Amino acid sequence: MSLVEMGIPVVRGGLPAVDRPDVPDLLDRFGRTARDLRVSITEKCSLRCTYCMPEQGLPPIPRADVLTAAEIVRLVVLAVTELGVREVRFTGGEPLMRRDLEQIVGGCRDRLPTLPLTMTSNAVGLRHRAAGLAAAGLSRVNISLDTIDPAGFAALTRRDRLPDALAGIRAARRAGLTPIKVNAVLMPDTVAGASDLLDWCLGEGCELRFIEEMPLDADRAWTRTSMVTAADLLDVLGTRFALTPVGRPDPASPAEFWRIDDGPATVGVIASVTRSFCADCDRTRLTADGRVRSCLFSDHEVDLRGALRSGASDGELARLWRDAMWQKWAGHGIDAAGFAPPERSMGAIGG
Ligand SMILES: Nc1nc2c(ncn2[C@@H]2O[C@H](COP(=O)(O)OP(=O)(O)OP(=O)(O)O)[C@@H](O)[C@H]2O)c(=O)[nH]1
Ligand SMILES: C[S@@+](CC[C@H](N)C(=O)[O-])C[C@H]1O[C@@H](n2cnc3c(N)ncnc32)[C@H](O)[C@@H]1O
Ligand code: SF4
Ligand code: SF4
Repeated sequence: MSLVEMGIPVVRGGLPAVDRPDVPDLLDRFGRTARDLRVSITEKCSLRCTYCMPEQGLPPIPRADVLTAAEIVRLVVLAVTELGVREVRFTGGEPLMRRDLEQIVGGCRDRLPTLPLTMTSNAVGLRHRAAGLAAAGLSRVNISLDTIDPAGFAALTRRDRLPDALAGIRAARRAGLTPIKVNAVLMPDTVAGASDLLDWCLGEGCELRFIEEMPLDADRAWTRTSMVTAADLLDVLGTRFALTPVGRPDPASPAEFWRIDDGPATVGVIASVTRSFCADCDRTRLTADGRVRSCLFSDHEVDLRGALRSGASDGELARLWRDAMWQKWAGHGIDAAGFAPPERSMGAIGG
């Protein structure tokens, strides 16, 4: 098995950053500024969604290579205070797989009292931790839920855990981790149940967003011709709901919205492939092993963990981070000739 198949990253060199303007923010060569930091805190997960993970899970990152809670807090504080980041999201893998998640959230909250601090999670196990996470300072959660059909859920995630996920969503609502956004990746086997999922989310007071599948699955099964598009979804939903387009409220937000029947409820679609939002991208990422990644699809990564553990100052870490973002690509290029997916899959990058 090659390194690529195992999901192990190969760090490649990038362009020199000599022409980068000397400003604090995270700029790139295409005029974008990153304000949204997504921190992957683990590669481990309680589910095995076919569009993301291999059946056996990702190869474990050696424990010593994973950023500690204190290191994550230091880098988050640096990003916000020195680099212009305005929102931080914990992701993975599954963030709930870390027992010290409350410590990570609390550490960030102590230092950054007004920062929007969010998490993207599959909600399995959230039932027991939602109140503690809210108390630690988490602002809200986005939950991945692709179907409310138990058999469909078990087939797609390779785990029979739908009741746990639904209990987690309800616990999050009780704990005030709201508004809760539900993310559903569009897949051929579940799209027929899209209206049932929308009904369920409307009843539970969750904001549903459907997402086009991107070629970031560890199994490399994605094809452009077999993926379910936003247009396919709207055909399915249109048989039960009257949908009126209301556009994209925030240009940096990936979701476009449709009003349902007479409103006020809406449904969102994140058409990452057929209506890419890369031109307005405001994301920067930190992987669980401490590398800055400027784009989901670019394998160029800059190792902050090594620098941090060698005693680098905040100023030196900030410079490395800015240099990394200066290398950011224009976009994912999925429809370009010669496109190749990145070496790490979504769960190993941090979605
Ligand atoms: N193309 C692209 N898609 C992304 C990126 N990050 C996340 N996504 C997709 O967007 C979906 C929603 O992401 P979330 O983690 O819920 O975050 P968000 O939509 O940015 O967050 P909100 O601020 O709550 O709207 C994910 O499930 C991914 O499929 C990215 O950098 N690029
Ligand atoms: C990688 S997961 C990590 C956080 C958490 N485990 C979860 O599922 O919410 C983050 C997001 O990436 C999305 N995702 C994973 N693989 C994807 C793919 N191939 N295309 C589009 N979105 C994907 C998931 O649906 C989820 O919303
Ligand atoms: S999408 Fe999230 S829950 Fe599903 S396998 Fe990937 S990391 Fe796990
Ligand atoms: S694919 Fe890259 S450039 Fe496009 S939105 Fe995602 S991270 Fe940003």
